[in-house]
Amino acid sequence: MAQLQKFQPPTSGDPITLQNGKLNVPDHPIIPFIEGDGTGPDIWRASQRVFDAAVEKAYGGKRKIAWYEVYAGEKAFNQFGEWLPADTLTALSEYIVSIKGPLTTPVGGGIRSLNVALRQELDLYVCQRPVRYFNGVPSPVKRPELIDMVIFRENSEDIYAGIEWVEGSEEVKKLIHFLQNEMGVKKIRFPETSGIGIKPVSKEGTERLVRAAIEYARNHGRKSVTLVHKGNIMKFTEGAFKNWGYELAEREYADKTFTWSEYDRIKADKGQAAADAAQKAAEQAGKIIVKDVIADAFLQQILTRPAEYDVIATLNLNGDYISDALAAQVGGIGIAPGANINYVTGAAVFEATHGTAPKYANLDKVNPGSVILSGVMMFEFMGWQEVADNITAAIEKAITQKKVTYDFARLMEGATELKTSEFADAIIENL
Ligand SMILES: NC(=O)C1=CN([C@@H]2O[C@H](COP(=O)(O)OP(=O)(O)OC[C@H]3O[C@@H](n4cnc5c(N)ncnc54)[C@H](OP(=O)(O)O)[C@@H]3O)[C@@H](O)[C@H]2O)C=CC1
Ligand SMILES: O=C(O)CCC(=O)C(=O)O
Ligand SMILES: [Mg+2]
Repeated sequence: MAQLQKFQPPTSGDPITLQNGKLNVPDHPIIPFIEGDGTGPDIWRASQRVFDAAVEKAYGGKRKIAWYEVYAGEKAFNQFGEWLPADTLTALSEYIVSIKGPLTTPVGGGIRSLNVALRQELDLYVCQRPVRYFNGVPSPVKRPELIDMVIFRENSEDIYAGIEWVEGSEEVKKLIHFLQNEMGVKKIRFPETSGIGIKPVSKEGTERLVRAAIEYARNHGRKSVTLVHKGNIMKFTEGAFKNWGYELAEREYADKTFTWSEYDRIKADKGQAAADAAQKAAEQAGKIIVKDVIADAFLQQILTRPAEYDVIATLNLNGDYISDALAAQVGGIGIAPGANINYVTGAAVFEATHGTAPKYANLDKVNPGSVILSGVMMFEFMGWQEVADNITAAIEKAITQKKVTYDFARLMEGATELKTSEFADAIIENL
């Protein structure tokens, strides 16, 4: 382990290691956590109590997590004068599995996203966000139970990488001059007053993301992987994402998938009936259907025909929007978990889909469900399935008992509104 400068790991507990591509999880694993900004501390306190109680309940003291606080965001800045200390990156990398609360990113200036920085620095190329319905949760749609999707959002590139230059700067003038004079670009509508952002999308980045999505679909009995893109407009980035995704499926999973690209070739060659028959045969053989949809149409179809979508593979910015939209459909961002994962190194940072919700900071008010369910994903990742199952069942029970936080209570008939900490108590009682 590298020597840390600012903070040290706990003296008890053992690191999780990776052996022959498999996680080796000791009985007392050291798990780093970042508390987070805004509502982060309220949520983390509640979540940690649930995690510890669930581990104790499942293993009666044989297993226990050695929590290791590492710092990022406002707490790091206040204590160490740095937003993201190098020690934090070292600890997250060396201890492999970690969990974090949300971190604030200012709009229009100031520091760049620490959340994105963590994903980039640790090369956590998949942002995996499952979206499912919990019985009894108030939802704005008629059939929320039809939604059962897992989003695989590319997490390291796209316009989200933050490569951009501010309007009026020497850099942006230089770039616009280059684009106009050396690249023949004539379409910058207001060149004197434009900021410019760059959208890198690579074949490697796309392939590793789509591979992870197909592997997930295969290992979890899922029926389809849908590539969501805006490839009609952004042909060489989002359009290429679609093409590379299909090519990868056909090259690496030829006998395990059937793609809509194959469908189109059969249709052109032998007609629609033959293409339909080929897809049906593939479905009956248990092959995964790899299809695609343009992002705007997707956003309306998840409202009108959600049952047609299963595993979703998409680019970084699309995935961000889709995550919040789908979360809202099953009752909101208060129960929307996620994970940032590198499936090659095993490194994983679990975190909620939502942000810091600053207006609720320190009120002990918001729903800790998203971080708790991110913990469920973490326990599954670690192979502590009993803990994951117990927590999920306890959350379901609390919701059925209508013991919920403000976000659900305001839409539920006859609910008891609980504080963040009280909702954790309700889950623990139901374990
Ligand atoms: N991964 C991360 O760390 C992320 C960080 N952020 C950052 O968070 C900050 C705030 O972003 P903002 O756009 O306001 O989005 P937020 O997700 O923080 O909040 C938006 C709204 O979502 C609802 N909400 C959020 N969290 C919860 C919760 N735990 N329980 C119940 N409802 C919740 C609230 O709705 P209502 O008002 O209806 O009660 C809230 O006002 C920004 O700096 C942003 O960059 C954003 C997303 C992810
Ligand atoms: O990094 C941020 O502040 C926002 C990130 C975000 O919205 C997300 O990853 O879903
Ligand atoms: Mg987001």
